[in-house]
Parts: sequence; C-alpha cells; structure tokens
Amino acid sequence: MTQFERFFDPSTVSLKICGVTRLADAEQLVALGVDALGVNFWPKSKRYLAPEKAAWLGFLRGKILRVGVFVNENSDTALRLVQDGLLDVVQLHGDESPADAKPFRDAGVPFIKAIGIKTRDDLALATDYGAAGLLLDAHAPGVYGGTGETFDWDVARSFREQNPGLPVLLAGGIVPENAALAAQSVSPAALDIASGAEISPGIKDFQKVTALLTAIRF
Ligand SMILES: O=C(O)c1ccccc1N[C@@H]1O[C@H](COP(=O)(O)O)[C@@H](O)[C@H]1O
Repeated sequence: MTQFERFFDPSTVSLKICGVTRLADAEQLVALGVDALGVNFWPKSKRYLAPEKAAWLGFLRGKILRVGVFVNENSDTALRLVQDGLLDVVQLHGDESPADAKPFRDAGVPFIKAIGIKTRDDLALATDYGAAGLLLDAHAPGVYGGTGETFDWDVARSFREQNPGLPVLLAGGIVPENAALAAQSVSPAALDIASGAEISPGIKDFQKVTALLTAIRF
C-alpha cells in the first residue's frame, strides 16, 4: 500500500497534523510517525505560510503525505505547488463548489474537500466533488477552520456509514483527551488536528502529538 492509500484507508485511523510552518517541526512529525501534515496557504489563517516560503516541503517528499490547505483560492497556486513537487494533496477548505474542483479533477490532482457541519443538509453536495476524501469540520463562518470547535460526530458517523466508498476525515476541536473517543465513535480514515496539537498558532507541541498518536493507536 502506498503512503497515499494508507492515509485514506478506512480500516485504520491515520493522523494529520495541520498548520505546520517550519521544516524542523515537520521533521519531528516524520520521526514520530505522523501520517500527514497540512500547510495552510490561506492568508488570513493564524497558521499561514506564504507559497514562496514553502520550498522546504520538497525535503519531505515520500516521508509524509504533504497536504496544502486553500480557502476559496484560484486553483493555479495549488496546482503549481503540486507540479513543483511540494504537495501531494490539495485541501479545499472554503466555500468551493463541485464545479470549482474541476481543475483538480481534470489535472488528476487528488484533493480533500472540507465541509463545515451545522446540520446534515450541509452534506447534500458532498458526493458531487469527486474528492479523494471528505473532511468534516465544525461550521466556522468567516474563519473556515482551525477554531478548536467540535460538531455533532453522529452526523459524521452516519455519513461514513452511508458512503462506504468515500473516505471521511474528522476535524474540529480534536485534542489528546477526546481523540480516542472521536476515532471510536466515527471510525474515520483520519483525524485532522490544528489547534489541538500546538503551543501557539503554527508552532507544534510534540507531547500533544505523541498523546494523539497513542490515543488513536488503541
Ligand atoms: O488552521 C487554520 O487556521 C485553518 C484556517 C482555515 C481553514 C482551515 C484551517 N485548518 C483546518 O481546520 C481544521 C480543524 O482545526 P482545529 O483542530 O479545530 O483547530 C483542520 O481540518 C485544519 O486542517
């Protein structure tokens, strides 16, 4: 199984640590055995990294799945970072429609679509994207993600059960203390964590990362 297939495999829970801003932190995540890292290219994020400062992602090729987070961004930047060998997967974490994802489908670039959940109705278009995985997060108007807020995990569990062919990633307010419950309640392909694994925005906390790994590998 490739690194990519393992990450999206629904039979085990993988870990993605999001909002990484420094190579040294990324290397530590690799050493700990984290499956994927996210780098946030949304300029308003507290964890923003400018694309021109992301060349270090090239050193991590093959060592960890590298995911770029974008919010309502023109597809050109994301596609260029993939073509330059700096990203493996694109994460669309804004109000993108299935049509907005067409450039990624056409280019054969794997992408995750994030959906902020208020009610089950927010999932009406979820299967129209052609995404490699669906990331379910708390609804966060204006800030889109990284809030540390949870949502009703029953919605995620029932969506996963009804869509066995579509890997579900769970995000929103996951911390070491609730990670095992999140993994057991939803059985997602992966947990995705930003604020629950950091000392301050963009600076990762490796004690928390270790505790998260222990919690999901029960
Ligand atoms: O982390 C951010 O700042 C962010 C900003 C805009 C969109 C997505 C963002 N991060 C994603 O948010 C979720 C959950 O974060 P948290 O664990 O609740 O803090 C996660 O999917 C990140 O990839």
